[in-house]
Amino acid sequence: MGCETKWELAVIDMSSEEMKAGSEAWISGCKTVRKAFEDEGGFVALYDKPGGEQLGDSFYSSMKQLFELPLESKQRETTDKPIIPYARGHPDIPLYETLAIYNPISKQHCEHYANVMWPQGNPTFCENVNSYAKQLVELDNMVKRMLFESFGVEKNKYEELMESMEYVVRGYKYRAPEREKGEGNLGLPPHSDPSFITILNQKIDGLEVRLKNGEWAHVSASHNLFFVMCGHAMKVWSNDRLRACHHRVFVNSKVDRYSMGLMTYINKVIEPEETLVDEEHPLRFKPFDHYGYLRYFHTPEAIAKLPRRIYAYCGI
Ligand SMILES: O=C(O)CCC(=O)C(=O)O
Ligand SMILES: [Fe+2]
Repeated sequence: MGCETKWELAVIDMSSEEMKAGSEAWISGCKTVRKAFEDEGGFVALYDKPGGEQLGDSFYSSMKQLFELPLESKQRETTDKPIIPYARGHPDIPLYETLAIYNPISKQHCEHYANVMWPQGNPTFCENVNSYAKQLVELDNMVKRMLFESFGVEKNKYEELMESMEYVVRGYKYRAPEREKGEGNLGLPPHSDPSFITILNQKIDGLEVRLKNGEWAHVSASHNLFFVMCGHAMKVWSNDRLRACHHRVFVNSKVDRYSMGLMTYINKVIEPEETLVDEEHPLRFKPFDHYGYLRYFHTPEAIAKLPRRIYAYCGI
């Protein structure tokens, strides 16, 4: 399934020594990030931090332990935020299972989550999730800063918006399809995310991204490769100048596929950035309540509006 296209997506070395704010590499990185978000809605970040491979391995071993818990545990309530905390068994996507941890950069929130799942607690789980999420949030913050800079938006506006950012880390498990029973290998159909930004990593490949020309590009799996993509909230912030990335997942392997995502949501009502509204780009969206949008996102009314949910929710 899929296509043979490789590396048609922009690849940016985000962990290189030269990638410091204001440097030549940074300035050229800002342009590449913006162009990638305008064209495909995302890019591949090479992010190779010391100890990163070990952090990734520990994170995935904790995720595996979490998915192995009984269904009754995984279905317990862990947050009152309108994120889907646990999902599996949808008839259209029988291979897919996901669990979400709200605010993983807080040790306290990780502990709360672990205590709900394991009444005796699980300090190793907390440490693994917390450390990995913190490293990814550094990458996330760099990308956001580069995007703001690429549009020449003032630093204080970036800082103000960053204060309202909330993070969710998601683990995914896709069981291998039962091919002998004729089961297909679609993990997740084409979609774009309701987040501000999503950063994905794959333990096993299967992620494909739709290019501007309509073809699908594979994204390779590695501990140091992260696919960074624009979600609906960033599309709104940019006044429709950036594209929410279309992506899908196949399970090509004979083993279960694990992947993870770090998503950001904005805990306040935002409006399109005023400097991105002009004669050529008239205002495209009304004030946008991100958590309100998440509540709306899976309603039958919203599903009926696919693939234009965001315009149905707050378009002008
Ligand atoms: O499993 C993956 O690699 C991607 C998951 C995804 O796109 C999503 O849940 O929105
Ligand atoms: Fe997605």
